[in-house]
Amino acid sequence: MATGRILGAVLAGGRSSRFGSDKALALMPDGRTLIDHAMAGLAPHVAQVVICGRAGGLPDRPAPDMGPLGGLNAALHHALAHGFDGVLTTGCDMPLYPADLPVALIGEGAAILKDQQLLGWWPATLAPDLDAHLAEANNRSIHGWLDRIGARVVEMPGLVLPNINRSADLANLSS
Ligand SMILES: Nc1nc2c(ncn2[C@@H]2O[C@H](COP(=O)(O)OP(=O)(O)OP(=O)(O)O)[C@@H](O)[C@H]2O)c(=O)[nH]1
Repeated sequence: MATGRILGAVLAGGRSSRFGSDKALALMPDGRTLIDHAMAGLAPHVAQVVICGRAGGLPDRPAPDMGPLGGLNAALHHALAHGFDGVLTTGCDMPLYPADLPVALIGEGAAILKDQQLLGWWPATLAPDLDAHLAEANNRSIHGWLDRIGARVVEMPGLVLPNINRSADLANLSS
């Protein structure tokens, strides 16, 4: 699938409560922010990178504070409205994006990397399904959404990816 028809989305809302401050702006050992790393990881694989769920980016849909699915829904609607086939997602707390992941994920239906549900591929046509899912009470869980759409799970054995939830996770990267 051509890069020109793929949107990249960095899910970047939430409370960073375990980290203790806005983790998107936390500095990596090279002096760049986590969110800069997340954007740079997606950029070679997509035509445009959007940020979902923070000031200056796309507002979550249908409302803020619904968790990462609100950010994904904003990205899916942007994709649908602007002629993208689908969306590759990552989190602002995931500084590494595997270069061979898009080829493994992109296909007919949605797909995620095993144990990393925010590293996914989501066809734009899923937007109405996610609207419906989020309109149902207590349906913010990603597992429920993955079950609903029958997402494929891709395995990349031996791949270990940092996920920054606490300040110690960042400190471990430098050591
Ligand atoms: N757009 C959007 N992204 C979110 C939202 N909640 C979490 N995220 C993103 O999803 C990823 C995983 O978030 P978590 O670490 O589970 O949650 P968090 O609220 O950021 O952090 P904690 O408060 O420590 O749980 C991160 O990249 C977050 O920025 C949300 O409501 N909207």
